[in-house]
Amino acid sequence: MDRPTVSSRFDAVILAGGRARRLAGADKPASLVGGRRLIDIALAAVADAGTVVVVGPDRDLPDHVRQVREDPPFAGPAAAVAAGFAALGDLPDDRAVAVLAADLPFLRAAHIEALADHRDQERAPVALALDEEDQPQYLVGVWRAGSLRAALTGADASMRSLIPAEAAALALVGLADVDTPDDLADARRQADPVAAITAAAAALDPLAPADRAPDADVLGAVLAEPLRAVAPFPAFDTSAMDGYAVRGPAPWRLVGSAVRAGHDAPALTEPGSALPIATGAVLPPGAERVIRYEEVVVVGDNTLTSEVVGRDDTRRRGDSWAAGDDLLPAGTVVDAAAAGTARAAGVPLIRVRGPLRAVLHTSGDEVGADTGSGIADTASLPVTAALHGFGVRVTPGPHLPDSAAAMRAALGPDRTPGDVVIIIGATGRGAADHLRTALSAAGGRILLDGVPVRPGGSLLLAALPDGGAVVGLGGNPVAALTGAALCVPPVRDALVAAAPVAPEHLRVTGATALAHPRLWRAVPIDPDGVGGWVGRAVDSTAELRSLAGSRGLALLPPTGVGLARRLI
Ligand SMILES: Nc1nc2c(c(=O)[nH]1)N[C@H]1C(S)=C(S)[C@@H](COP(=O)(O)OP(=O)(O)OC[C@H]3O[C@@H](n4cnc5c(N)ncnc54)[C@H](O)[C@@H]3O)O[C@H]1N2
Ligand code: MOO
Repeated sequence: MDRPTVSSRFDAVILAGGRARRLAGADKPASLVGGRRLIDIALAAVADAGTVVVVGPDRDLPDHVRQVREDPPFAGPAAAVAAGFAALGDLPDDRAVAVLAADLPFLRAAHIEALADHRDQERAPVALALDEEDQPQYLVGVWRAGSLRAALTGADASMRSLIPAEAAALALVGLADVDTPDDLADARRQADPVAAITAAAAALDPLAPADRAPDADVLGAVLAEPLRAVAPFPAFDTSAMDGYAVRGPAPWRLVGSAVRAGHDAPALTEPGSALPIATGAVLPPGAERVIRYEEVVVVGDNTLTSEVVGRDDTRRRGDSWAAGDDLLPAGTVVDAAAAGTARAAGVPLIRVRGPLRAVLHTSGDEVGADTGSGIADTASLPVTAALHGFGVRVTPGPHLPDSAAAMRAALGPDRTPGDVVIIIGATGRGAADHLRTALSAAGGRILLDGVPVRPGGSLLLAALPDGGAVVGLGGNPVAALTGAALCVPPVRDALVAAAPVAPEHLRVTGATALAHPRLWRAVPIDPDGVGGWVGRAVDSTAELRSLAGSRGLALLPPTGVGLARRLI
């Protein structure tokens, strides 16, 4: 059962059996963060351990993990550590033992390595992690086995009573634990900000459906009902190739000139007769099939034969679909292919939501001002371009000076018509930022206020009482673009009731050097030529130079370990 311990540097005890009182008794180690159970995150962090013991109720865990339970259950963490340590067997005093709780959503193997190194350097009985408030985490540590054995003798139920005075401590960034429902929600937001935005956007009411012609104006909308064929496709038997329409077995005699697409065809009345036919032409009455040129031999002036048996290059009426067939499900994005399908199926009007109409405002007294303290508006252009890429129709709204009245007007009932109001700037809580007060005056409901992303985390999503949505974007141009790329697709999908699509992940070279230790970082990306991507550093979020010519925008996970998420 155990994996070889020869090369491993340490063994591990993971506590996974507490009562989780502050989580209303939920099975905390089984809680999902970023799609993984907390227990699996802990196990991944000790993937290099020799023996791994999990103390807690029996769970579905990999075979190499030994599962034990303290006796009696819930006797306290020290008893649980004792039970786990006993299950490791008779360890030499100098063996290292990691002791961890299964409630650390951002714990990684590198943290355990760092603790083990630190304990070695300090020659300490144990090295514990320090949290952001510089408090030692008793359940994130690497022990010397002999010291843990000694500490467990005569300890009471608390972990604290185990800790020797000479314990070493090491600050580990971003190692928050999960105790409360708020902690869990925070961790989930941090684990996947796009999922957090998607969850917030789910509170928006979908738009009312409308009937629209399947033309260019409707691209980017989403089917509110399945697309049902009015006409079969093809609508008539038609030639799929340039060749000959023939009747009866070979040889055939040519009896007329070519049948052209879009024109009526003369009938083939006699067996052994043929007509040249163009791709897309109606199969002549009396013709049985079409044979492409390549497979026909012309003998003399007007006699044909073919050595290919059974060839038929006719597309028969209704081969693709019959009238009344459902062709595409509700929730499908109306792209050019979907609109083309509607046209081919003779559907004059399709019932859709969207395309989403956004009203885009810039804000701030300095923006566009013709004075020494003014600054050019550089944010609205990249945001508009990104919105177009997301299939959103953009109407520029009036520029909003830093006044409460202007902000109220942008959100009030007489605002520029649109489904979503997007405001660049004023998401901060500065003296001139009136967005939150104006939202509250308009009866708006804030659904999301900030995500752990940089730049662009200063992001606000709200719902107005009449069903309109409001997106506030950080004013720095790179933040505005990133915020739009993060927030608008989920808002669009909620408002137009689009079918969910799997997230697009990327492998980005150099991510660890570019990444933030705790936050997700948005970076421009370029193809590396071998199927992956390279990230670019952003010099300043106040200007866009480092994005010029880049081929996309990706969100790197905290520390850069793991897949990046494509935003653009
Ligand atoms: N005390 C703090 N101050 C700020 C923080 C913070 O965390 N604590 N975050 C900074 C970051 S990062 C951003 S982004 C902004 C977000 O605040 P706002 O959304 O209120 O943005 P503004 O203050 O209106 O503008 C920020 C910056 O961007 C310039 N700007 C605004 N609009 C445009 C435009 N259309 N084109 C070009 N540049 C624009 C504006 O002049 C400001 O320099 O808050 C920071 N402060
Ligand atoms: O949202 Mo601010 O950059 O992080 O520019």
